[in-house]
This record gives sequence, structure tokens and C-alpha cells, in this order.
Amino acid sequence: MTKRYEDAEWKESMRVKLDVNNMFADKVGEEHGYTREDVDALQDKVTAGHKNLLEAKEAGELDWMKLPETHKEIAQEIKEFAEENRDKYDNFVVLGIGGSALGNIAVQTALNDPYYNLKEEARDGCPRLFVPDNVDPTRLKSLLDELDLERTIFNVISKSGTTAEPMSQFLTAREKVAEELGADSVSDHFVAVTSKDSGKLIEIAEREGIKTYYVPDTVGGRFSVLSPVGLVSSAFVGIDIEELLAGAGYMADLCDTDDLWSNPAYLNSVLQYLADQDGKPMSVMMPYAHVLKDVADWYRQLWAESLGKEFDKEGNVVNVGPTPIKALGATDQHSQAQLYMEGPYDKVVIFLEVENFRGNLEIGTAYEDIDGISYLCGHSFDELITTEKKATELALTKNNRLNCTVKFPEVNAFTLGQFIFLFELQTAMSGELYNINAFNQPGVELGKNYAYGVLGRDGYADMKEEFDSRPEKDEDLIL
Ligand SMILES: O=P(O)(O)OC[C@H]1O[C@H](O)[C@H](O)[C@@H](O)[C@@H]1O
Repeated sequence: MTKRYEDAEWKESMRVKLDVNNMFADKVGEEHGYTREDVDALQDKVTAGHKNLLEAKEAGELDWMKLPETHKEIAQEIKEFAEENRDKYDNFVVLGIGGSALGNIAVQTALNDPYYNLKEEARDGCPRLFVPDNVDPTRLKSLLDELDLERTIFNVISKSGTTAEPMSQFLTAREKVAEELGADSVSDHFVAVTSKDSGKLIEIAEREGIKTYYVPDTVGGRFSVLSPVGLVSSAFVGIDIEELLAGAGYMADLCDTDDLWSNPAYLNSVLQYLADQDGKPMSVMMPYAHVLKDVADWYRQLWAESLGKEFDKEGNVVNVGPTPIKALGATDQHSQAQLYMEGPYDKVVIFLEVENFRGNLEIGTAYEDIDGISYLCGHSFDELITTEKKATELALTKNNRLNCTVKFPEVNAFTLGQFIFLFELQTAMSGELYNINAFNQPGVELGKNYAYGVLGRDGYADMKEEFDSRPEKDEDLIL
């Protein structure tokens, strides 16, 4: 059977597009906007960065770039596994954090019914999805108390196989399953996703006989949503993961050029970089579609961990990195817009706009005689939210505030796949422009190591010592 994403015309009609008009001086004024010459001036850097990325890709150092190709077959296998096993479970629980949870949440909320867990019809035989993500005891206990373990499968995801949060969640879920259903049942209630060669999760999965999928070594957590990290849970909840990969592959092809005027990932990278260099380090992603709210959360990790760095590639201290911020239209018009309109000129707003919403709704009709209310009648909610987006866009532009828009013809697996790849590639190019390593996160280690020391992990005694001898807090400063 041919798939819709094999049809060239359909694909073109579903192309996600970037509109950067309002980043330019003719739209937002000379003081804050850029000229085409400003952008051209970075072409050489982009060309060099493109070459670096391609070389690293060829050398197997950036396997996330290859996922749309390398994971076609794996996706098919995962899909079959999900289809064969799905009806054994009412609940699918992801045990992961950071890159091992944010993408799973984003894909689910973007593509499935907003009240999926509550609506049997929307689930169409698929299990409910829970991603507790955090280790807050109140939240986790409440979830575990709710689940019928007999009808639950836990997907423990940790690329490193050592992260405290998913591993502690796993230990607890495993203990409960073993106690309630018997130790022999563990392999029926868990599926693991981890790296083949590192950490302890692989050892545990092998010991327990847990079905395991692998994250390629050079696919970092925040770049892993298109690997089994994101694909397994998505397949279980009925998402077309092959279409998701096809969308990513389509964007990869569109971005297969170093000419920054034809490559949306590189053009946006350059413009965001110019803005940051220019005293606008706040990067606000503002979807005008509630279903894309968690996509903005996924973007926060991608942008923050990739670009917030102390050292450049030569080891010089640079302390760079824009600050990604998540906002939501129209909700945050009533919360953040005042600041974006009149506060410091330190932000770029990246709007996400949707042309066709899944399911639309007419605004109710009544009170035709009451001014100030009756204008709403006869319109629909997609008109309302999109008009509000366009109105906010114009208002910001008039106030000389930099903004751009990523347009989704509709939100589906194909367009979401495109979006994911677009921003991953944009991030990688930004790493080149800042001349930093966008693929590590050394800064998160120190806090983790103190926690390991305090919790008594072998090899971290010195961290405990350092923690215990931390400076006393002044009592008078605690009030
Ligand atoms: O998948 P894991 O290895 O458990 O990692 C989960 C998360 O943990 C970390 O602290 C990293 O900063 C993140 O980049 C990563 O996504």
C-alpha cells in the first residue's frame, strides 16, 4: 500500500516553512533588524560549519543525522512489536528524564487526542500513556497506586543506563511488579531502551530477559526522539512512526545545502545567532496551538544543553548560550505579552503557527445585540487563535521586536518529523557558529556528582566530603 508521504504532491503540501520576514530591518526597523548583507556576512562560517557537520556525520559522530534512514527498518520492527503486544496492556509508562522523556511527551501531545488517556475511542485499542518524568514522590506514588500492574508495561529509557531518576523509578516499579505478579513476570512488564555498550541498564535488561532497543552511541539524549527512545512509546500509542521518520528525512533533504538562503535550519541559526550577539539572548518559542506546547519544552532542552557552554572548541572560556523560553499562545498573551512588547529588547519570538487544525469548532451564537461580544459570533476557534497570532505578530513587529514564524500546514507525524529535524540541524549549525561542542553537557555533572556522593554511590566519597564541608548559610539571610 502506498503511503501518503510517498506522494510528492502531498509532501510539498505538507512542507513546514520558516518565515523570517520580521527579523529584517525593513520590517522591524534598522536599530534591531538585520539586512541581507548581515546574513551574507556569515555565509563563509556556515559553509565551514556545514562541512564540519558532514564530515562528522560521515565519521559516525553524529548518527542522529542519519536516523531517518538508518531507523526505517527498526521503526518497522518496533511497530510490529507494538501491534503484537499492545492489547496486553492498558497502561504504557515511560520511565525516563530529559532527552529520554521530553520527546516522548512532545510527540504524544502533538499527535494524539488532547484527552487521549480519558477517551477510549481516541485510544482505539492502544494503552494510556504516562510519563512521570520527575522523581517527585507525590506524583510518582499517585501514579503507581493507580495502575493495574497486570495491565501495565513500563518502558525504562536511559541512554547512559545510570541516570538516578529513571533508575530509581525502575527499581520501584520492578519491585512492585515482582511483589504483586512474581519475579518471573518482570520481562513481560518492561521494555528497555539504552546504549548497547554503556551503563548498567543493559546488564539488568539482559539479566531479566527484558526486550531491549538500542540508542546509537552518537545520538545524544536531546537528539534521540527519532531513535527507539521516542519511537517505542509512540508506536504503542498508535502514532505512525514511519511517517514521523519520513518527515524528518524530507526536511533533511530540504536542508541538504550550505546555501543559507535555501536552508531554513541554517538561516534561522544565523538569525538567532545575530540576535544573541546583538544583546537578544532570550529565545522564546511560542506555539499558537496548544498541542505544540510540549514541543516547545523539547526545544528548551535541545537549545539550552547544546548551546550553553563554558569553553569553545579551542578550550577558551567563552560562557555562551541563548536562553530558550517556552510560551503559549493565546494563553501567554494574557501573561507574558506585556513584557515581550515593552520590556527590554532582549528577545526573539519564534512563533509556531498551524494552518489547519485537527477538529475545528464554531464559536457559539447569542447576544447579537450586545456590542463587544457579538463580533465573536460567526467565527470559529481556528480563526480566533490564528487571528490572535497574526495580531500579536504585527504588534511585536510594530514595536520593533524581532520575531519569526514556523508554519505547519497541519500537525501530523510528517510535519512534526520535519520540525524535529529542522531544529536539531539548526542547533547543530548554531554550535558551529558559536564554535562550541553542541553535543556534550559537562555542566550538568557537578550537581549529579554531589547527589551521588550524598546518596552513597561508590567512588563519590570525595564529593560527599565536599558537600558536607559546604559553607554554612547565614541564618539571618533565611527569613
Ligand atoms: O538517557 P539518560 O542517559 O538517562 O539521560 C537523561 C538526561 O540526563 C542528563 O542529565 C542529561 O543532561 C540529558 O542530556 C539527558 O537527556
